[in-house]
Amino acid sequence: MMLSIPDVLNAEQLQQCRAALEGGNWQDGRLTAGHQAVNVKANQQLAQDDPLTQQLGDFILACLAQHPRFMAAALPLKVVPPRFNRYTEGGTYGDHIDNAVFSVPGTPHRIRADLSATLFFCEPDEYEGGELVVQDKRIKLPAGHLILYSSGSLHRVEPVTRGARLASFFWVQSLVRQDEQRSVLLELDDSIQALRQQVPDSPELVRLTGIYHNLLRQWTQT
Ligand SMILES: O=C(O)CCC(=O)C(=O)O
Ligand SMILES: [Fe+2]
Repeated sequence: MMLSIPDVLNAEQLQQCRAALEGGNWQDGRLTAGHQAVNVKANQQLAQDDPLTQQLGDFILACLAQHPRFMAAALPLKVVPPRFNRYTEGGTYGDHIDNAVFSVPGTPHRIRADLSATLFFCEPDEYEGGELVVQDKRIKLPAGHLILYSSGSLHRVEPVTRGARLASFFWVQSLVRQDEQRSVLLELDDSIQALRQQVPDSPELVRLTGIYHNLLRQWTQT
């Protein structure tokens, strides 16, 4: 699954997040890299226990919970508290596959990464390079947009050779672990929503919506 989710943040929300992030206490991203990633990671991040990480992370989670397209596509069960990174002056993150399981600091909770997400804070023309390359697809979205992709995918961030790329990144444990099943549910949901516009009184809508929920019931893992 790879999906672009537009307008997670509006212009005013973006402006507020960016202003806060620009004054952030940026640290070497290698501090949180594992044995493998430490060799390919050259970016900056906010510490996970930085109050700004927690404040902006909570804000982003609240925006996501209000976003019907994100909810329909990701079917989130748990979301790792969002983190923040910055790439400047050749900053990059070479090919890697994300960890399978993340601990939530200060809690006993562990979250399986089914989906990886990057929320872009900068417009594409504000920086050179910095594309997220996921299995040969090159992704550089407008500010406020989010890319959602399977956590099992090999990916990298190309070097940023001009300007700065600010982003939030996080992982989702989905109610539906299998990508193919989640994709079927999203297609069915899209089709039901379209029918609801065209024939709002059709009794078939009741049946199709029931089928959606019955498939979700079969495929949900909690
Ligand atoms: O900056 C990004 O878009 C992705 C970062 C990433 O791949 C990671 O932190 O694992
Ligand atoms: Fe990654």
